[in-house]
Amino acid sequence: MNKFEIFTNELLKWNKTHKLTNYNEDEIKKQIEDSLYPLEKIKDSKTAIDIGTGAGFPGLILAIAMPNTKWYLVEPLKKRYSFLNYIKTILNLKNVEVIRDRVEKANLPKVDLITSRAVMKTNDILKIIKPFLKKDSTILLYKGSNVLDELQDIDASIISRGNRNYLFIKGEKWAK
Ligand SMILES: C[S@@+](CC[C@H](N)C(=O)[O-])C[C@H]1O[C@@H](n2cnc3c(N)ncnc32)[C@H](O)[C@@H]1O
Repeated sequence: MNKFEIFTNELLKWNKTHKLTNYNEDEIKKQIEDSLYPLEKIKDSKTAIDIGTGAGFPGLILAIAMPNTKWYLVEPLKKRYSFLNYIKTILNLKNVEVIRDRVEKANLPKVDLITSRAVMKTNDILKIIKPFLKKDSTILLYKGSNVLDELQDIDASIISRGNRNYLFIKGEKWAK
């Protein structure tokens, strides 16, 4: 079994007792594909933060695929935090640190890459992450079909795939 298969089996197991997500096996596969789709564009980042990792998407999945990148996965909810730490341990993911906090309170370094899916509106994220941005950081937000409503005054490049829009924003304008 590869690491993604082990992750899938564990999430299905935890779902039975802890209801982390409603995803069945096929849906988990789709979330993994969604998480990994922008990989080619971000794979050279040395350090990364994922905000609101939940049951692992996209941060834990990207961390498995990017073993040379140090990932900080920020998730305040206890059950989700415990699951992420459990997967880190059983898959021996030495590049992962799981932080149980809200991102605005977390003690985090400046990083090359910040990712997030289904946590906050684009503007709110951009305000909160200022302390963790360098001028050349990349922000990658996984957005739905109405992404354009959130983009007034924000320069972004977008890769679309069905209803998914992968939004890339440069740190330059938003870094402190
Ligand atoms: C809708 S879930 C999305 C989870 C995952 N990113 C996904 O797409 O499946 C939102 C997650 O963000 C977390 N969250 C909400 N506010 C947050 C904050 N201020 N900082 C960090 N995480 C936050 C919640 O605990 C929750 O797990």
